[in-house]
Amino acid sequence: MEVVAYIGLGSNMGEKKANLKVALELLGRVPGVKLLRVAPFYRTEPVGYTDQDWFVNTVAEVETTLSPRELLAACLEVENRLGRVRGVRWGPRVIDLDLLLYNGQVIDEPALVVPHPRMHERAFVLVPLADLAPDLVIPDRGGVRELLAGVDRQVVEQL
Ligand SMILES: Nc1ncnc2c1ncn2[C@@H]1O[C@H](COP(=O)(O)OP(=O)(O)OP(=O)(O)O)[C@@H](O)[C@H]1O
Ligand SMILES: Nc1nc2c(c(=O)[nH]1)N=C(CO)CN2
Repeated sequence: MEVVAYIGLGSNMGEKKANLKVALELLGRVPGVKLLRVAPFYRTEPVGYTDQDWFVNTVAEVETTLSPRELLAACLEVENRLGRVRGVRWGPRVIDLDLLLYNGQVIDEPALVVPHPRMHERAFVLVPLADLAPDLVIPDRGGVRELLAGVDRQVVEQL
């Protein structure tokens, strides 16, 4: 069965925009994943651990025949290919791919939580997601547009 999923991408090390472009290119080449649309890129203030460089973030809409776990594994594979090394939690990264939404499903497993547990409070996710799907409802959280209206002020500037 083909389903639509949303993947959040972020980079705050090196050539940030180029990192996102390479990650999107690799993601689109994964068998069973078709890139449908990509939101504009945004320059965003770091959230969580704030003593780090600003990020570039975007969101991709994909159609996939992969299961949620397979799609997450594909995201982690793309991170590895871009040379991501895990350090400080919420700290600097060459690339980060988060599985935000998978066909409106709710998944609560040790290694996979969908909708992504922090997406609804992150302007760097909600702003690009709203570009693609303003009317989308995040299961158990609410509509993208409404969530965005209530989110804390975080600087998110379109590039
Ligand atoms: N929806 C999801 N998307 C991506 N990773 C997830 C998801 N749910 C659970 N995980 C798990 O979380 C791990 C990713 O942690 P990671 O280091 O990328 O977190 P982070 O990006 O620092 O923080 P955050 O999760 O707040 O964005 C993955 O190894 C994966 O198993
Ligand atoms: N602006 C911004 N801040 C973050 C980001 C991110 O992608 N963008 N990712 C984090 C960990 O997932 C923590 N903080």
